[in-house]
Amino acid sequence: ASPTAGPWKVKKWLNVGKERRLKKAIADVHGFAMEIVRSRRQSASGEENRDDVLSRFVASDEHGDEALRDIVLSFLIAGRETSSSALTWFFWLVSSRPDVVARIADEVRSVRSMAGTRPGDPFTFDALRDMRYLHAALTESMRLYPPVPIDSQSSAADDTLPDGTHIGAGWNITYSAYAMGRLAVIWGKDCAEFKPERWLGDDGAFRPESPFRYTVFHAGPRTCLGKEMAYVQMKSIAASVLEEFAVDVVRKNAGSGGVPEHVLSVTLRMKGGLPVQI
Ligand code: HEM
Repeated sequence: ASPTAGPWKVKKWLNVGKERRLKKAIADVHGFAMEIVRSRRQSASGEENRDDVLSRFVASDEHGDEALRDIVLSFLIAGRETSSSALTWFFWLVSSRPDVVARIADEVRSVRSMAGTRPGDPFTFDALRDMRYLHAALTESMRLYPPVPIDSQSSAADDTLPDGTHIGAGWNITYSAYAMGRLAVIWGKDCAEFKPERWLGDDGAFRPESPFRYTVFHAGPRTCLGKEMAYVQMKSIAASVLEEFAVDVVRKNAGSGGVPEHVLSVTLRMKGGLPVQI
């Protein structure tokens, strides 16, 4: 319901209809997150020594239960659908690019042999850092299919953008990472092509782009706090899967122009998910 036009206030006051359902939904979500916090507190006070982000927050002893609950929620909301959206589109894109899959598998093999680990072993941070082609392929895939395709902010005070555009206090500003990722003025004539190489220098090193041009993780003071963690997760998963399995997309050309139908929510999802055969 529109927050500006009416009857919701009455419903909220009477606790009926959608407002009642919203209240219940918020309580369910809070309860779910609070359960996670309680179980970590228990493990922290017991023998069990868990080394995860939440356990570290608990151990720091600087946050009450409600603050921890909200940290859990922001990590789940900000970190889960985003990385999974990115991986879905990545696996779909590479399913028609055996050359890219082969290069990733080669890179993972060479990183394994340098580190002296075997398929199935976890990757160290150093090993993941050395996967520069995979880093480029994921970055390129998110350029075309950004997990947060549209993002909005509101201006706390009057402001002027670098190009002179006036922004008034309280205005809502929306930008589209999806549209920006497909602009020829930023990426060149081949902007519609999936080309991991565009991110690599002649020496094979990853060449980052300004976050104000590549806006997938937002830019400026409110930029994504989980970006590095997201790459660690996505690279571990993509590398582990592609080093050991062949992934066949079942309905490769479903949707218009051979591209799966987009589902737009806060994140960019794929209609029906991505059925694959392993
Ligand atoms: C591919 C994966 C990800 C993408 C594309 C992504 C993208 C974004 C974007 C666009 C924003 C700005 C949203 C806004 O305007 O408020 C954001 C904020 C944020 N992200 Fe991520 N994110 C990803 C993964 C993660 C992960 C794994 C975590 C944490 C575990 C995380 C934590 C956060 C947090 C805490 C913020 C809020 C920062 C602030 O407002 O100061 N993100 N992310």
